[in-house]
Amino acid sequence: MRECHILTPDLFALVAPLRGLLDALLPKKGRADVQLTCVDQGVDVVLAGVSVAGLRSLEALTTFAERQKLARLCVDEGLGPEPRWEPRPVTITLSGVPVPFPAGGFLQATCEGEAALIAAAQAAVGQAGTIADLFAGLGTLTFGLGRRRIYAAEASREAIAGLKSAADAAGLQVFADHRDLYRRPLGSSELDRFDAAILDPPRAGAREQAATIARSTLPRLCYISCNPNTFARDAAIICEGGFRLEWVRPVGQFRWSTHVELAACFTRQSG
Ligand SMILES: C[S@@+](CC[C@H](N)C(=O)[O-])C[C@H]1O[C@@H](n2cnc3c(N)ncnc32)[C@H](O)[C@@H]1O
Repeated sequence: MRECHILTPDLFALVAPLRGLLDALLPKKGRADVQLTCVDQGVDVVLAGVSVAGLRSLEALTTFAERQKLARLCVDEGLGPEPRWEPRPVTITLSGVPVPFPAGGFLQATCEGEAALIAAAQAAVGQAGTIADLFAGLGTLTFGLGRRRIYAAEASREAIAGLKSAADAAGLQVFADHRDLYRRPLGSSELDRFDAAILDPPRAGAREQAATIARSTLPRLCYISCNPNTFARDAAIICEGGFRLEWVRPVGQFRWSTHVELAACFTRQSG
């Protein structure tokens, strides 16, 4: 890869140096996976499929991290990413709130896509004061909604712990819940307490959660999806429960690919 129109320049600048590092760490024709993320302190790197055995490899790794001024360098040798270099705690700032960033954590693919999705979520929930953010991740949408009462549910322990500590430090009214929404979706009586909900599931969608939303009295729903097929399946369940699909906004954040993200607004029909 000599040229890339998708990667940001800071990430692309690391491609050639990384090739040199991997030459030193891998056997001939070996392969590794590299994950790069732009964070507040610079670039966060996760290497998987390499084995860092012996002083030489360790020195190659730390020299690389220091020279490239990395924010963090983790190696995943099969048991999850382990930091080998992290001069300062790594954070990602979401709508002005610095959130501890776990290695390999989920973020929207681009800043522009993130901004478009936050704007859509704001438009869909309107003036709602008490909101459930379901599949909240590190809080991209939670923090994008400003100072409201928010219940945020997420299955990744590290992500929800980061969201909670960031919300507490910023003095926000956020209740963070470590919860598997496939096994334990919010029940309809739990949902009835909210003025609006946001649903932002993985590609598999949220069939179980859509079913309880359909049975609730929730007045407004924002559904963000990276898979139009599972979105269509869940939207049908939601509409059968008395919601109306007000609008759908496609967000093309996966540039030069056929993937498309979307944001949709549902409101419950009264009477
Ligand atoms: C598409 S991401 C959205 C995250 C966040 N809303 C954002 O915009 O950054 C989906 C999130 O669902 C979480 N997730 C996956 N399976 C889950 C489950 N069974 N219950 C709750 N959360 C889950 C993932 O960890 C991930 O953070």
